[in-house]
Amino acid sequence: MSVVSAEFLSSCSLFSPSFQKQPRVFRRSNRRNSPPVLVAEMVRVPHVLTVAGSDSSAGAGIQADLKACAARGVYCSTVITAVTAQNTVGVQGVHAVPEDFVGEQLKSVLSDMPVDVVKTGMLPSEAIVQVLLQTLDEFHCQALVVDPVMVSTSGDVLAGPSILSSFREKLLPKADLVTPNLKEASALLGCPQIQTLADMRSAAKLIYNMGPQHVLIKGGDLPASSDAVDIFYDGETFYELCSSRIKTSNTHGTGCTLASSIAAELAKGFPMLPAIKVAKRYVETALDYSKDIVFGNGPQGPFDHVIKLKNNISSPSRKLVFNPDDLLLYAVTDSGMNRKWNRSITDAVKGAIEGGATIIQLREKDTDTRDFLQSAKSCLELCRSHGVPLIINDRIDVALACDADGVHVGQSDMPVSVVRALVGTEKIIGVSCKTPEQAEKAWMDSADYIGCGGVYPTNTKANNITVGLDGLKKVCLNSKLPVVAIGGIGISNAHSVIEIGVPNLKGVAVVSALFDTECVLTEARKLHAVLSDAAK
Ligand SMILES: Cc1ncc(COP(=O)(O)OP(=O)(O)O)c(N)n1
Ligand SMILES: Cc1ncsc1CCOP(=O)(O)O
Ligand SMILES: [Mg+2]
Repeated sequence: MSVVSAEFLSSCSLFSPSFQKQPRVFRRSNRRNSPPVLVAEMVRVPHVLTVAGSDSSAGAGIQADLKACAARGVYCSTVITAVTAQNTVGVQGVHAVPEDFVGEQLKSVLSDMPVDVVKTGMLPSEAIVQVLLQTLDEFHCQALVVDPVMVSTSGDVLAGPSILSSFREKLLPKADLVTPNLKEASALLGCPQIQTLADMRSAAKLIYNMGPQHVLIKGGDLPASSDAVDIFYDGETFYELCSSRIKTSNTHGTGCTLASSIAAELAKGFPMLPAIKVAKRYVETALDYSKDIVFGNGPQGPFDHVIKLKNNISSPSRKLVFNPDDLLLYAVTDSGMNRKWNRSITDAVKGAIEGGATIIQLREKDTDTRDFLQSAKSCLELCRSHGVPLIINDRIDVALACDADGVHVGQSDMPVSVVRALVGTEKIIGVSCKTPEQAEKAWMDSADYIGCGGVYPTNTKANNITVGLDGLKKVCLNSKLPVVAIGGIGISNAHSVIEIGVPNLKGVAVVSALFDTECVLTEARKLHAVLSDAAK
């Protein structure tokens, strides 16, 4: 008997109008048979349950489904139907999970967690299909995506012909979508090879007649075609979904990934055709990003579902952990000053680094975005070669695009918690604070350092209220984060700033003292000497 309340199950409705758009209040009980109790206001996240085989090389199967759902922002639970030993060369072994234990996994998940969409992959035996069908009857899922996995990309058989009749007669009639490739469509239909778009249309119609609500025939293997064309059929209309063919052999797991990405979009509440279109675009983007990645010795490698693997190759010299001592001489650029002294941003940064700047911030308030990005990339190269972190002021987009080390935001810029969600855990986030309350919030929001000022009056930032040395000291004493002082600081007063003698005041940030001068390198060198002396 189901241990889930009807009320709980009805809250899983994929097509409910309020689905997933807002936090919901829902009821649940930890105890069997006890009445549901109101626990708290909680955010329901979309949830796909994948019922598939494990791929030890992690390019396909359960592992691909998990990565795809994570990349698409959807929770994914897993019921493992088989464990395979495979790599980029082929499938070396298959160990089917006993059907009773597949049933146990299904019940564990479905009796406890609200599942929006069930997606199936490798179903290695008729008995496992049978258990799945029984469970689906019992738990009434809202949408079922069937990827009729039969043969791996390497040509190895993952589910024999014995399951074909269960697929045709029992599973497909329950499916909202079935996603065969050309070989799988032929196998389902027991017909010869599908070779043309016209064949694909006929196949889609015949498979539709087996009972699924929608059919997507994937034409990736269609011979003599420069584009990849899939045929989608909803019982009324055929849609040709075209995209340019990506020249890559890293296609292992494409089918699993597409099916689980479609399931993910359905779980978010999108209708079928938009879900397929956005999932296809995601897969194409991931394939294109991964086309030159090398994994394994076999003919078909995996691809990068998270579209991130190469970031770490391009910047091996990046420091992983922020070092507060880097705040000692914090050089902040200014486009107006560079124009005045007729120097490029890169030349300005070069002078600052060679003079001893320990961290650089690009604060380009009136530079075109494209030029800013270009300069940021060349400054990053320079900074990396000297082991100096590069921070981008205000522009999270530019920081992400050039893979800078961090960003600096003020109280009226993007909130730190949002910045953290966008830039991830490794980037440095600095935030401007004038008060202990702001400093406390910066800490709570997971910033890495505080810029406190203006300490002294300055012409560089208009209408900026000064906090003085007292305000600076107050912020430092009430901050768990390291602090850098900013505003009107130069060679004449840097010593007095550091001398306030608070351990978490780590340095000074300067604009005009370095960049509104004839020789940036000379000024940086002098300031560095003063700071090193004061820090002793
Ligand atoms: C190190 C450092 N501290 C403070 C600031 C000022 O940032 P913000 O308050 O956002 O003002 P703008 O610089 O954006 O005008 C900073 N940039 N760097
Ligand atoms: C960006 C900023 N934030 C507070 S004061 C300031 C300007 C600092 O410039 P300068 O070092 O020329 O006084
Ligand atoms: Mg700002």
